[in-house]
Amino acid sequence: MKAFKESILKLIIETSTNLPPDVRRAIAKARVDEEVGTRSSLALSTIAENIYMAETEQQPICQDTGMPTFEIHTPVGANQIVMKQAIHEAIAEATKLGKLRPNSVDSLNGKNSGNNLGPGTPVIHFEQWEKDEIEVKLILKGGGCENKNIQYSLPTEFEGLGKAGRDLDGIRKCILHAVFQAQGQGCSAGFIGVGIGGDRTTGYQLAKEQLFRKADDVNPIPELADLEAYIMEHANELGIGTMGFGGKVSLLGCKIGVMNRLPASFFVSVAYNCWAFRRLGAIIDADTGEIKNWLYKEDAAVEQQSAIEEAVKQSDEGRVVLQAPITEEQIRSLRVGDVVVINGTMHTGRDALHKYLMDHDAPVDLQGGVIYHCGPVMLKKEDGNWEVKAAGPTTSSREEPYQADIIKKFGIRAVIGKGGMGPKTLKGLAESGAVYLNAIGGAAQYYAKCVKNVDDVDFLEEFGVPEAMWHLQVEGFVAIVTMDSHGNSLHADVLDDSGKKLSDFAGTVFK
Ligand SMILES: O=C(O)C[C@H](O)C(=O)O
Ligand code: SF4
Repeated sequence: MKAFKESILKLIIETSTNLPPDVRRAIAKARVDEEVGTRSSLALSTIAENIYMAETEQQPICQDTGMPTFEIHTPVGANQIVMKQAIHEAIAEATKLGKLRPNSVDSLNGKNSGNNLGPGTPVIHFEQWEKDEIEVKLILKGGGCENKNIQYSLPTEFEGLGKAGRDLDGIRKCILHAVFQAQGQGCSAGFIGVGIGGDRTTGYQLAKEQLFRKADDVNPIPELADLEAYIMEHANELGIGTMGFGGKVSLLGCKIGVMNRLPASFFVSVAYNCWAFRRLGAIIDADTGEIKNWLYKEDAAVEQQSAIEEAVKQSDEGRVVLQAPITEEQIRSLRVGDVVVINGTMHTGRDALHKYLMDHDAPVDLQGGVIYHCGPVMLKKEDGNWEVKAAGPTTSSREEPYQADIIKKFGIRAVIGKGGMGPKTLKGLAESGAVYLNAIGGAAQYYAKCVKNVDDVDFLEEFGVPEAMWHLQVEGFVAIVTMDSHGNSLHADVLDDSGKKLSDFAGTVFK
């Protein structure tokens, strides 16, 4: 088993940087189905380019490398203690190499362990089997999509959809609602795993296990195969689109599993995974610890090169260039739907910083400035300077309680993130003369390339790498105005429209 740690390290790096063929196929199909020239198709092109960049440069597809979750089958009698130790070492090393972001945070004091190890991290499930080889499957599921998981208890009643009973049709309503409530915040278009039955814990476990199925397999249970097909067809009529920009593709895969339940309980648990569906596996020799073959890679990958060509072809025409610091006049001239290109300084800031800024001064002047909701992957170079390894946006809605006040207090003109913000921020944008820009979630390589220099960092010790305030020089950072300073919000519109469409599915389908 000498090579086991190296094999796990390879698996982690490959999972973080190279999407499997079935996922790529689903994204390639979405690009064909989505209307050319729309915001969603622009987002999909960026996503395809990002996938290509991550693979060729062996860097994380998304800056949130998620909760590493291992599902392992071992021969009877294999030493699981030794395996666990090797997995921990491989996780720490992958973090040091910048292939994983330090993602393990003490829930009481907010301290980041710095190496992805700590109580509860990583997640490792062992199971014995009769074979004499080891099977290791790994999923890296990010926090933004994890926040969009949802569990229903039947019977229930949904606004628009009506009553959902303890039957297949009730389950159908839960799943449609799960896609609706996620909107673009889990970096749609997404993949969902559904667990029917179990208790609150095993239901979610079953839902997550479904994510280990191939995106294009067929459910062996005929009723569930029908339900999966129905959901794939109709969830895509909700019009949520990529990143919640509105469009034809909202869901890339739906996998449903079932288990027994207690007479009193009927849970439908839904695990939502973003398009950056990082899931791989390997068969490992139990004597040597070497990888014998990869799982999920049996068929050829889809060529992503065309995305690059298309992105190069896209001209800058119609794009508004913003040089930070930005004036109020420039901001007031922007409208929802405008594509902007940002140059100059931007400051990262997310949960810890927003809370801090409410009752403290900022360490730098933020007048006319740009705040980027982002927790990057950073590596310190030998010369002491920092290098950005991955830097896509994080879900902005978490900052809703603070954002309007922070904009006003510091004179911020632009907030960049993903998934949109709520009515309080929309009002704040109008009052203060600021704008919300939606970057493409998960496009961490694409945006890392826009960073030309890391000027400085604040709160690194206190908040850890993802939550620190990084001061970045950027060039050519493309984002879309989705909330302007005139009271318009694309997110509110898409929520409204998709809510109306959801009501169209109230009638019984599965008797
Ligand atoms: O923590 C992050 O960087 C992002 C998170 O995965 C998100 O989707 O908001
Ligand atoms: S930022 Fe988006 S793509 Fe990345 S982990 Fe979060 S939900 Fe997934």
